Amino acid sequence: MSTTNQQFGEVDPNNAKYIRIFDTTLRDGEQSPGASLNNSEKLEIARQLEALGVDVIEAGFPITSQGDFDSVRAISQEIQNTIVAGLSRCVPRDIDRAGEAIKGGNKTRIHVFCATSKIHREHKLNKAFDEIVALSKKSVAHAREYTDDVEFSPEDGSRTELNHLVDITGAVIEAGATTINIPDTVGYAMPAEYGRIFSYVREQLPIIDEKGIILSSHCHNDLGFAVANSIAAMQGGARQIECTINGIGERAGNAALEEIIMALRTRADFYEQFTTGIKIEKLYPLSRMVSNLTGLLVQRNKAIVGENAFAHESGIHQDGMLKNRNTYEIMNPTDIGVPESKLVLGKHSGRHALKDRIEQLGYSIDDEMLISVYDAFKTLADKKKDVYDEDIEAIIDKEMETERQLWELVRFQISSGTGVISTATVVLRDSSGAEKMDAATGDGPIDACYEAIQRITGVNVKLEQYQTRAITGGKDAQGEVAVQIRHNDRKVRGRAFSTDVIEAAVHAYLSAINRIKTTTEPVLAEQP
Ligand SMILES: CC(=O)SCCNC(=O)CCNC(=O)[C@H](O)C(C)(C)COP(=O)(O)OP(=O)(O)OC[C@H]1O[C@@H](n2cnc3c(N)ncnc32)[C@H](O)[C@@H]1OP(=O)(O)O
Ligand SMILES: CC(C)C(=O)C(=O)O
Ligand SMILES: [Mg+2]
Repeated sequence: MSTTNQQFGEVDPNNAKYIRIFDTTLRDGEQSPGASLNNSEKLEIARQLEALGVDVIEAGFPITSQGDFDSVRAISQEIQNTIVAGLSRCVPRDIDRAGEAIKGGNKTRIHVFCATSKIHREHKLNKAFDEIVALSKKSVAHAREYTDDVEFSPEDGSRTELNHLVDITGAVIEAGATTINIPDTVGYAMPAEYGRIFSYVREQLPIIDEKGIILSSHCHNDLGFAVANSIAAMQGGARQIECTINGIGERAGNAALEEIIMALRTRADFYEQFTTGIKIEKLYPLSRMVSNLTGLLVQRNKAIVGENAFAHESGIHQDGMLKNRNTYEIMNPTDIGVPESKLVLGKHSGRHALKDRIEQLGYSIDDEMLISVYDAFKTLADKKKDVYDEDIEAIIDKEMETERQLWELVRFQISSGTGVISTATVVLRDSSGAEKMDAATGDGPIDACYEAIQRITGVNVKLEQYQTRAITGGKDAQGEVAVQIRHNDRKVRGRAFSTDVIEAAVHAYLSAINRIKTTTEPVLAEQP
């Protein structure tokens, strides 16, 4: 049956160019040191893999432990539309455990493997090639007693003599294998070389195409070629790709599913013939889930799903992004479920990005002020790794106030306590140097001060937000007060620090009032 996948057009597993995605996050991925998952975590990942649209979920290696057996069993019972596979050595008990684990599942597979390279034959298995062929045939036939869908992998296939690879492939097909996976177990192959293995085996064994046998790749990333090798395998004739979410797996990991998919999609002009059933908008959420559940952090600069994959700090790039995002982004982050691209402000940023952020924060400043804010921003960015929005607001506040401080606090006095009405007397100096004093009562000392300030300045505002926090510890802790006031239809913020929280509150309020009263006022946009 063919269905439509918005991202990839026609999804038709019978199409000769359809690439089956075999996800081994729960088996090879879980072999990453420190990545153990419990049964319910595996089941949840399996559900999400099915929703993602993978064709095969390798759910585990049932002989490994009772836990692995149980999770392969639970996944094969629950997952209905995706093939669930269990791994097995060429050992009768392994095959039986795998067979028992998948019993009763809707679509199931046993994946049998046996190493074939000279080094594995001689030093690990201590068996001659002929013995390995015989054992593999017997094991495939044994696995067929449990399911018609049996995959065979000549482990370390990419380092196996080509004639041996052809011989064992032919032999296990005869024994009943329906998928042949040729793994680059130790990430040794180069792309052209690996692709050639597939085309060679196919040329030598017409039975592959005659019987509709699927060739599969399984690449490790020891030299950083896992994704490139997987794509080379497709070009050589592979129609199943084994991979993992976030590229987790033994040592340097497996080919990263999200990278393969996005390479095929982004370069559809180059790889236009290949299709998959993956729903790419689920890639990022699943990447986060796998990282959280395995505890394996995704490196920041990892392709597609790393924190920096859609983040830009350099001024020239940020400028390009603001003018046209295609200048520096070849994919749209929202397509894969990443909320948005980020323009991160830091010491490499330029004026365009800073101005854009300032406007997003709701300010409109002229070019002259942008120059001084930019200078202050660069000085700060040289000292500080991350420059936050609050830092930028503080810089702008400072610039505004040094330029146009209309009202300055001279002194204030409050009288407050339990059961008494709070009163405040405030003295302010205006820009001509004249001092003005007034007094007011209020609902607490701060409210009384604010009332007195309104009377002196003649500005009527509504206090919408008042936040206070300690920014240092101890008896003499610095307190920060941030206020947001409304004046007619405008919202304005003010912020101040002091060891006296009432003084900080008065300064913050005054700073907001000063911003309203300035002629070229910094106006804050409506907040949602
Ligand atoms: C490339 C891959 O990713 S292969 C999968 C790797 N994954 C794992 O190993 C994880 C799960 N493994 C385990 O829990 C254990 O290793 C088990 C249960 C499979 C086996 O445990 P043990 O019986 O104690 O054996 P141990 O792991 O120490 O050694 C492996 C044995 O399997 C043999 N072996 C390895 N691969 C195969 C194979 N494909 N077919 C048959 N025998 C094999 C080895 O030669 C060795 O046999 P020996 O004891 O006669 O020397
Ligand atoms: C079990 C096999 C396919 C494997 O993981 C490998 O060879 O890397
Ligand atoms: Mg592997």
